[in-house]
Amino acid sequence: MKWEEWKPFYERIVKEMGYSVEEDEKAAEILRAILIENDNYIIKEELNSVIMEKVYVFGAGPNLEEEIKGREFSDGTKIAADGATSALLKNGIIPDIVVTDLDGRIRDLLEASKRSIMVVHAHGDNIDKLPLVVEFPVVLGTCQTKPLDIVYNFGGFTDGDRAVFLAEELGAKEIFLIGFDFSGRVGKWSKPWLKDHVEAWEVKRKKLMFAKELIEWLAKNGKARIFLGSQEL
Ligand SMILES: Nc1ncnc2c1ncn2[C@@H]1O[C@H](COP(=O)(O)OP(=O)(O)OP(=O)(O)O)[C@@H](O)[C@H]1O
Ligand SMILES: Nc1nc2c(c(=O)[nH]1)N=C(CO)CN2
Ligand SMILES: [Mg+2]
Repeated sequence: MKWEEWKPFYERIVKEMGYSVEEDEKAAEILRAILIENDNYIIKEELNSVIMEKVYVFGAGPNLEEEIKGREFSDGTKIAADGATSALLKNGIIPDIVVTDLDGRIRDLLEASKRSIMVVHAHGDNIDKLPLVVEFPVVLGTCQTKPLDIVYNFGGFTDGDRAVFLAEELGAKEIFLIGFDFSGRVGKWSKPWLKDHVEAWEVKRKKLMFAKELIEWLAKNGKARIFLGSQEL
């Protein structure tokens, strides 16, 4: 997705969520500087070989564990959205790619990063966490403001829908959403401090509404076919 196409969505998100554009821009610059200094970044083209025609995107909904139990997903590329990484590792599934803004369980992100490509998102509220990327061997940087040379913006807001926009950008033909649930409950994998699935708190409810809207928009306007459970969106 081009920046001009993403900009109106971003402007609505900033207004609704009360984010600072300046802080989001500053975060992108800081991530860029860390990646260049540490030289552990990749460019978008290096991800092309990882994306198969079929892509599974794993979200941190309460249905995640049920939906992955006993399955391997070896016929497609596996992309974990942040907190979902923990459930995948626990069930012996290694994601090919992890999309994160670094607020999942850090120990699991570090464990995954030994074998997964880490797509790390910079925003105004995770600037203090960005130095962690030096611990990841292979990183693709993303932001939600105007993209920089090595810090990309493929569109999307939350880790889950950004993973779907990434798959679309890289040419996936079919994208299957696993552990996505827009009924208002948050899966326990979503945050390190959650012990069980819970009712979404106000900020999370708004984030999940944007995630749903953006995925539905992409299903209509993108090239890939997108499936939620047995339903094609
Ligand atoms: N019911 C759900 N509860 C939590 N996440 C869900 C749910 N359904 C889908 N998801 C997707 O799973 C992704 C991974 O969840 P996680 O909470 O770790 O990510 P996040 O986007 O970093 O959230 P936050 O911004 O609150 O930190 C979410 O970004 C969201 O797109
Ligand atoms: N400024 C800011 N931007 C974000 C945030 C956030 O908490 N603050 N959370 C996101 C993941 O859902 C994506 N973008
Ligand atoms: Mg996150």
